[in-house]
Amino acid sequence: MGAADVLESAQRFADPGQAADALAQRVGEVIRYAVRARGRASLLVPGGRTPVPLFEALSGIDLPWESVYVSLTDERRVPPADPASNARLVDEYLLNGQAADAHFYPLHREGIDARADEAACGAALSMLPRPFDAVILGMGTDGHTASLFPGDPSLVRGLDPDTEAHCVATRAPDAPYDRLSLTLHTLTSSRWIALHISGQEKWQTLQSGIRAGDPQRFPVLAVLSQKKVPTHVYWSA
Ligand SMILES: O=C1O[C@H](COP(=O)(O)O)[C@@H](O)[C@H](O)[C@H]1O
Repeated sequence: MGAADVLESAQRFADPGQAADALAQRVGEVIRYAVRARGRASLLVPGGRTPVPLFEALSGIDLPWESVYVSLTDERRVPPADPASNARLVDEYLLNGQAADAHFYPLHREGIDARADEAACGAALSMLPRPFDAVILGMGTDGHTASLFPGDPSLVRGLDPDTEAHCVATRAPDAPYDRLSLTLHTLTSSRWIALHISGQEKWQTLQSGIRAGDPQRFPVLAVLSQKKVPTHVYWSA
């Protein structure tokens, strides 16, 4: 399946609440299956604003959360209490209600340099069952996914299919914060991937990316066009 086919088979919803509910139900099924089959499940989630209704929906689903190991696709290198922290977002909106029993492994450690933080990020991920059972990615209107940004010199490392690195320290030319991102190789060391986006502008970004065919300009394309693991697009107006 090529990137255009992935887009063609996207699930499209009238509003963000519907997309979040449908995706939450599907992730619930994936988690239930993984726990039944292997005793534990791993879930990677994005940051930003799009996943808030998804986290709220997921946290209300009755799942064997005590067997679920959660981490992030990427993080801003800010203190955990900072409003920009993706770990804080997960803490506020996902690890509540039924989901309070999940095990959460933040990626970023304060007070260390970028290379040491890459290693800390890899160590956090090593606590999760692999391959990851469910990876949910977001996307920016510039075509970045996780924190793999166009125009960032570290994108080459992030997209290198043969890299041994789990995480890469990144810095977007036009976006705030030093960041950590899982590499493409690590994101796709998974059984199931969803791309969760909303708004016409992001839909157009996806179409432009597919037309351009260049993952260096539209890093999300690297996920959509890889053949290791199927990607499911959940979009809402
Ligand atoms: O900075 C980030 O941006 C993207 C997209 O965020 P959104 O607010 O437009 O939903 C997100 O997927 C990524 O995890 C985050 O760190």
